[in-house]
Amino acid sequence: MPDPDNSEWQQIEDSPLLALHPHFLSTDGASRLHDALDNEIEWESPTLRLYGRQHTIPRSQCWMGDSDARYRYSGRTFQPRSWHPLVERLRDRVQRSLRAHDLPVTEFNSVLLNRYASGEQRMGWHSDDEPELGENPIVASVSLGSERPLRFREKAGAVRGAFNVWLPHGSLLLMGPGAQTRWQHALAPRAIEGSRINLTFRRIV
Ligand SMILES: O=C(O)CCC(=O)C(=O)O
Ligand SMILES: [Fe+2]
Repeated sequence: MPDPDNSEWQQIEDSPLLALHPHFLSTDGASRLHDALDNEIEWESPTLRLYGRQHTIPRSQCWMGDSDARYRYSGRTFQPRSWHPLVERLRDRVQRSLRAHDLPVTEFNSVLLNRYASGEQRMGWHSDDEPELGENPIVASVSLGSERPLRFREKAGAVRGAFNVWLPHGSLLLMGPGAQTRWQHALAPRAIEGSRINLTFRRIV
């Protein structure tokens, strides 16, 4: 069997870099990880303040990482939960793959896990550009479960129209330095069945 991580990196945009490894994890490995995280993570749907109003987020999430990697998000501070061993192993594997393929990489000290129970659950337009992430953050995103598109749009100047990046079960998407400055991204609701878990590895500086 060839190693499923034997390249297959695809460049979606070159500057700033967006790159996708559609089969970063084997189908079976991704399914096992999805089910383990589904059961073992303490998923929460916190209430966030958005434009002055309180909303329960339309998904559930868990913030995880090193104990000093605190994170402010929509007016709330999140203390990370300690690393789940499978998530820590996944982080190491993500870093190894990026390094092995000479892609932008950092020591990820935290991860935001999001769980979308069905196609109705979603995440609105945003960039991962909180001050805690420093300038030009590198974000690496693993997707498990139902394949859904992440939509990108220009923040300024609309050089090109919005575009979708479909994120298959077991894929790894790299948003390289500068990607958060140029684009916003969103996970729109879609008539797609089944749950999806996404992990975005980040470095809090
Ligand atoms: O679920 C996704 O693929 C997107 C998650 C995301 O954008 C984030 O966690 O910041
Ligand atoms: Fe994001």
